[in-house]
Amino acid sequence: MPSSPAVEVAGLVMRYGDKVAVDALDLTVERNTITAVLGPNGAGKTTTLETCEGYRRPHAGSVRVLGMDPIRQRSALIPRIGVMLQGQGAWSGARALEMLTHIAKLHANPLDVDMLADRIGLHDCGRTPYRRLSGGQQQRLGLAMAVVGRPEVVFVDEPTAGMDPLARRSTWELLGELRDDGVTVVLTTHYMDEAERLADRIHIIDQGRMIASGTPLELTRGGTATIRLVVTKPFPEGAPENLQRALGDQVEVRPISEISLLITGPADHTTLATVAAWCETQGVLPESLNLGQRNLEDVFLEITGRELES
Ligand SMILES: Nc1ncnc2c1ncn2[C@@H]1O[C@H](COP(=O)(O)OP(=O)(O)OP(=O)(O)O)[C@@H](O)[C@H]1O
Repeated sequence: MPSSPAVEVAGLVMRYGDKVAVDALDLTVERNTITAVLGPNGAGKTTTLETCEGYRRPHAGSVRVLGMDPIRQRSALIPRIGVMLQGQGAWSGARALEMLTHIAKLHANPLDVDMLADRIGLHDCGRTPYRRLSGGQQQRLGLAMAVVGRPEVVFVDEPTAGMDPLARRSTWELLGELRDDGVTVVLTTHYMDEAERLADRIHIIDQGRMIASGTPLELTRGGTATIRLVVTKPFPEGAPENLQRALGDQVEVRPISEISLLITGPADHTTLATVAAWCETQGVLPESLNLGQRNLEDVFLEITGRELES
């Protein structure tokens, strides 16, 4: 069978009344990848995913999943995709493992339920009714239900929201194994570390628009160092401009808030000494001073002038 991309979104426009939630979005997901759609709250991630899943009809543009129209060819597509919705509901009295077993039986070639429950940390709550599961446990059950049928493409909306660090890591491992097994994973997240560590490709969206796409390395390349400075009280007026003058053109100083600055450029001894001396002259005390390579947060800040909150 000719291999169309797993997902092709072209010129997608979605509105809620007058509000444009998705604004001429283009997005291609190659098969056998983990693709993260990263963006702040309200960026249009869920709306885009729900359109791919066939829950919403595009107001303009087109969406194809495995080469098919998710609405017109729904019955052919449904057995081939898995979906984990945000805040997924379920029959509140059903026990976690009963539900997973039930879903598994609907599929021709399901994953082993015990293995999956173990992998995703559901065994300790397998007999617990859905309504009594914690948020993180409901999340894990939702993910297990989405993947148990061995879908070719799985859409997961905020897969690790509300999970503890251990469950998060094992979810990442599970998603990585699914990809290695030939599954295409499309996930939304507003956790940068999740996108950076897990995804083969990242699409950053903001206000319904695609603002950057690439592998984690492509997006963060150009690797100038950054210094994030947070001080204990607001800077005096004009202080960031003073620092910019003191540091010169090689370095860019960008105020982020009244107590924090991002300094981009060579983080050498001279820069650090200048920053320390400047803090003293401004009468502000550093609360934290972090040195690092450019990360996805910096990419977002550079393009939008705003921080990507998580
Ligand atoms: N049912 C709805 N009715 C009206 N506006 C909506 C509806 N659903 C979403 N919106 C608006 O559309 C925009 C995009 O929302 P969407 O849920 O797709 O974003 P998101 O990136 O998934 O955000 P989050 O990370 O908070 O889930 C937001 O401004 C949101 O307020």
